[in-house]
Amino acid sequence: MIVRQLNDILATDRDVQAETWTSRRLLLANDKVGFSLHDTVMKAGTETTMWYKNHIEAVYCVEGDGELEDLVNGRRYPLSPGTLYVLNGHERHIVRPKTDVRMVCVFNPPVTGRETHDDEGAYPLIIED
Ligand SMILES: CC(=O)NCC[C@H](N)C(=O)O
Repeated sequence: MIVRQLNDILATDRDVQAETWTSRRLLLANDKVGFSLHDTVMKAGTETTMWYKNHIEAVYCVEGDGELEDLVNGRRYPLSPGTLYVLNGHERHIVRPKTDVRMVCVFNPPVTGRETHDDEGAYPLIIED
């Protein structure tokens, strides 16, 4: 069994800062559970374009307000506590938080550690044995 506290990973290697978000990586590939799980805060007033070509991501909003745009079809969705979206078609998309938006993010295959977005908004595919 793995038991962890968010407080114990703050300011460690599992606490990853990017310009528009902070990702606290509670579970990573080396935990060997088949997915990674992140407590992520997207910063108020920013815009992030993402395209997870190598991963499926599920995102569950637990705090804050914002907007999600699916760039495949131009549809926009409000983001508020209780909203789930899953990029099961590797959809290119934009998140626009109005306030800080806190999300629980799950990646399959799991993220390995310090990944941040490349120029296209993707993470590289790194498979660990
Ligand atoms: C919602 C979202 O994808 N934000 C970008 C950060 C990423 N999900 C992460 O926590 O690694």
